[in-house]
Amino acid sequence: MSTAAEHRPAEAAPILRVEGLSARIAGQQVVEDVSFTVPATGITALLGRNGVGKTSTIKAIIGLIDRTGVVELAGERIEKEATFKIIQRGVGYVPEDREVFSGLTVAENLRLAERDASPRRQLVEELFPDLLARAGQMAGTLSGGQQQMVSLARALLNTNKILLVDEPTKGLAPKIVGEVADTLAEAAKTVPILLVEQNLHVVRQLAEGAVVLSGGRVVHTGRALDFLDDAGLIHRHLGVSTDAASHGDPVEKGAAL
Ligand SMILES: Nc1ncnc2c1ncn2[C@@H]1O[C@H](COP(=O)(O)OP(=O)(O)OP(=O)(O)O)[C@@H](O)[C@H]1O
Repeated sequence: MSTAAEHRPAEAAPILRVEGLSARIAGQQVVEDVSFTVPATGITALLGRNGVGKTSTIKAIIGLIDRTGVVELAGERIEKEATFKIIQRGVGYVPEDREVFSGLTVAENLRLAERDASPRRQLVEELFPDLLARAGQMAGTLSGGQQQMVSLARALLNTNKILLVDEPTKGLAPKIVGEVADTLAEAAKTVPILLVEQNLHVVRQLAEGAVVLSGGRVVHTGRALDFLDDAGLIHRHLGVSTDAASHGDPVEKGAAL
């Protein structure tokens, strides 16, 4: 008789597996024995208060900071590889603070990001009609939300196995936060996403799974909604009240570890 495991669909295998990941910056342990998996579909949120190591975890995954531990992409070990090779394997990275080339036009920013022989220009044009209209505008003169769209579009031009997206709604007006969230929801239909996000309303809208960090360590993993609906967990790990969480207020800034 066959087992349930044999009947598990192929997509049940995680696209990313991190095991015992540790990293230090300037002598400080910023990521400590972190283990989690990211499913091959949908959005998984990486949560935690300010300074708990979310960005460092993402940077450690792609080798931007020295680390120890196992990183597996689609079942293959990648932790010994250089960052550019990890990116070439299909890890798209959308860094915090957008990092567009401000002295280049929108079109030039996008062209520079094209890695594949057949970049997915049509998808990007469908998802970002506003960018098409602004193709000749200097990226440095775009609003924060528009720059975020450029940053997301650059990652989506290539066929990736996973996107690592760091705080895409940070500093944006509420209406623009909604637009970025809607775009992420569309993007997630084409690629799984590990999303660092402080706005719990956005997490509630988008994320299926949640990995919660505190002090560089994983303190909770599970379904995002289960976490968001648990007042005790929210208070303990994010330092906000359930009221604030259910109304989508961002995680309290500057909260102590
Ligand atoms: N270049 C650096 N030099 C020294 N310390 C750093 C550096 N980068 C990060 N750190 C420290 O590492 C710890 C984790 O930072 P990290 O940016 O990963 O946290 P985070 O959870 O992403 O925070 P935030 O939500 O505020 O972006 C913090 O204590 C931070 O001060």
